[in-house]
Amino acid sequence: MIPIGFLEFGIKDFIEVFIIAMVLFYLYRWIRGTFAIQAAVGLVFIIIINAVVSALGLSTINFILRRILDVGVLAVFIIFQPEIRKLLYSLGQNTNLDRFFVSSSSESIIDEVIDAARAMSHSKTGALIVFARTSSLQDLVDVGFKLDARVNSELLQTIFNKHTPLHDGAVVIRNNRIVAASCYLPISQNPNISTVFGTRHRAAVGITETNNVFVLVISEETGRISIARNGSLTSGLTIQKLRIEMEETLGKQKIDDEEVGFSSTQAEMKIG
Ligand SMILES: Nc1ncnc2c1ncn2[C@@H]1O[C@H](COP(=O)(O)OP(=O)(O)OP(=O)(O)O)[C@@H](O)[C@H]1O
Repeated sequence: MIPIGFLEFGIKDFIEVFIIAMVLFYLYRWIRGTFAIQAAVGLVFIIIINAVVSALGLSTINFILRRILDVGVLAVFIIFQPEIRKLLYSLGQNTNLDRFFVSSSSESIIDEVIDAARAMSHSKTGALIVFARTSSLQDLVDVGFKLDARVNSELLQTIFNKHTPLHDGAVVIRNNRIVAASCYLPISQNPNISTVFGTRHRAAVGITETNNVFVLVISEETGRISIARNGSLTSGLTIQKLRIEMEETLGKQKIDDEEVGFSSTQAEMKIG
């Protein structure tokens, strides 16, 4: 024990301070750049004002602020609900338990999707394909157009053809089947996503922020291929790079290095 003034500071105190500091640091990193940071500053501000008011003996203001802080815990859960969901999702994901549950996507599904991506990238057909890994995405599927179809390049190209009724929104692939089209995804509020990306790309990032999914996006404007996962977007992928990413993420280990195909002229860039 090291005496600090009238306090005894031991190894247990040091460990506690260290853990709390780490939690606060990661919490700050977590909410940095989001709306939650302003809300957190607001809460800290009320706590400081309350301490000052209490020290000055201003009992009425102190009473009002205390009532506000009394509901603070509930308010924190309501205000930070998206961040808490994200945090729990990330904790669960970091355990890597999902590798025991992910059924490995068959080689043919990746081939079909790659084939469709190559064609849609060339023809500048906008597409948004969500691979539900351990997330069921049932709420999205329920409000989309339900299907139960084999993953097939021609079918994907037909769905996203802008002259067909189902082209708007996202296709969901779950358990190696196309389970829905025209699904609406939550839009990411991440301020780090460049303004060159519109709602299709923001929706791709949005769904990965709270779900264990892999998303493929083809830009209608540029034909650019992007992927989103874990709340970040990687844009300007070549077909070869897309295959590597899909094989790494969706289960298959063997990488075919002889793949030839569309090579994006855009440099690959990562956002988020
Ligand atoms: N929340 C959403 N969920 C699913 N699909 C969406 C969502 N928002 C937009 N989209 C799809 O994106 C299309 C509009 O894309 P927009 O041009 O705004 O985005 P973008 O990121 O610039 O994509 P692009 O490069 O293809 O133009 C819509 O027609 C719709 O198909």
